[in-house]
Amino acid sequence: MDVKNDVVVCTPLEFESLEEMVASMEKAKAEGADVVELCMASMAAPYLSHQVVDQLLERKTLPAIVSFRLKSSRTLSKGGCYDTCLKVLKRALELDVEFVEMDYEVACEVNMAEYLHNRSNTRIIVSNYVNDGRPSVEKLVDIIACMQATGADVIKLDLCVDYITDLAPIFTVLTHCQVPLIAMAVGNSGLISQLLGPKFGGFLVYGSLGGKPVPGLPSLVSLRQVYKLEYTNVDTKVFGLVSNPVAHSKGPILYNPTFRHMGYNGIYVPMLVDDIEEFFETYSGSDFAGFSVGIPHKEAAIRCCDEVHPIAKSIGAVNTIVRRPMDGKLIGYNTDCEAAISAIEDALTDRKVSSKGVPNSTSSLISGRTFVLIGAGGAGRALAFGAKYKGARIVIFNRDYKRAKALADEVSGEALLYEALEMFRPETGAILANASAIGMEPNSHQSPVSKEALRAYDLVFDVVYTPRNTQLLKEAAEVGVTTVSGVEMFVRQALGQFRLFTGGSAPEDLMRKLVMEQF
Ligand SMILES: O=C1C[C@@](O)(C(=O)O)C[C@@H](O)[C@@H]1O
Repeated sequence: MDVKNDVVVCTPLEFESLEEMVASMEKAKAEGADVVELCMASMAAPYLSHQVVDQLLERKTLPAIVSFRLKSSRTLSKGGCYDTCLKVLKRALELDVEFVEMDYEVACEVNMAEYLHNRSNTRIIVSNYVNDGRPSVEKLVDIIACMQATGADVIKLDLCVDYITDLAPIFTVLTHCQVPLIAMAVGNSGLISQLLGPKFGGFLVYGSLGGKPVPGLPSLVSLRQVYKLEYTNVDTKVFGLVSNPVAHSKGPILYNPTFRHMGYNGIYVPMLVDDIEEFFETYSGSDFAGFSVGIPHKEAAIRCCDEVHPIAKSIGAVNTIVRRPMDGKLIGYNTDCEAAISAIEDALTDRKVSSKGVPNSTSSLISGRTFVLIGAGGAGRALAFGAKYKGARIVIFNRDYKRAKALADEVSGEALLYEALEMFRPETGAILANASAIGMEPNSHQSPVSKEALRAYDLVFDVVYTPRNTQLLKEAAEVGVTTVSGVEMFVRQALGQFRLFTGGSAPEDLMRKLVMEQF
């Protein structure tokens, strides 16, 4: 795990002027790029001259790829574009730049033998845009073979994927390809093509420059500071959060440094998943070792497991899935329930409130209280069953009343119409728990209930942890109600999850610190 691989991180620079290109090269270096791709087709027509290529390469501070993608030029006509492309690439070759990148169609038309003959150290990348949903392994192998026949030193596949499952053939091809291969999948579902690239043998990893996010590309800073791909190798176990949305999660900043701290060879990545069953059918290999399960998949994930822990089974939702090394079976757990309930109990204990009807010190401080729950999805189920087990009386509000009623029946509670939430006034000592996504970034100004209604509660808890201090919690604190943040639940569920993922202990102080630093 200490041995670093030689992963090369590249950032594509698309700017119109020479000045911007030069300034962004400096920025790329500062953010940790090893190589910059000078996307010449993005430059305005007046800059597409010999002189500008000369100046760019003279002033560069990192190894560079000079590329010219015919389709990217906004300023040149088709014919003019082709001629300019050849001129720019030839000049870059004469100047002995590290890499020249040309489209496959260009590589087929030019006299490649001449290009190859005239270069001294430059390596030639031939790239091809593949845009047909989910290409099969066979199709990709054929495309690569044709591209290789051009004499390319490096092959680059630019892919446009709709779903994370579309990436699976790319990983297979990366693993088996004999030529240096770059796979770049654009679009939000493409992210893991970069993050797992080095594990599967990709030649380059692309990252985006700060302030210029590109869908599907991790930022340079996250590659260097969070994922540290230089420590991944073929044996690295892949863990990830299966969720939609997924970008809000603090999982990557928590797990990746913790894996390294513990000397565990693992990487944790966001996995934007739409169809969870298809996801688990597709990523069924032993490399994919464990998963956090987020919204909206916690209930459906049960169906994907071969075995489910009894607590998760009774809750009817899992937030953790581990692939058992022995037989590859998927085992589901729920670490949300214990995390949320213990966070609420500890807050009540800290406040030294003796709740209504608490018989003695061994019983839970939740016992005997009314537990008002908003949301009847996966997280809501964990809270409902946890609170019920601790002896609370459960009242459930959910936009879809039928779901509220079904869950209420399972925990011998009561379901009320969502519209009644605002006017609902529980008896003294009640706990309000939001298990819906209301108030989550980017909708952080929203709250499920008004400040006025919050006065009726003794404690308010929110599963939403981005932002840490949700509108609901802010307003509860303003009217003097005790609050418990979803951050506390997030940390606790992750501690349980980390133990299940690694089979070892979880460094609580470090994990808390990593999460708290983010807020
Ligand atoms: O609900 C959550 C939060 C989470 O989805 C996240 O990282 O945001 C991770 C899940 O394990 C957990 O149950």
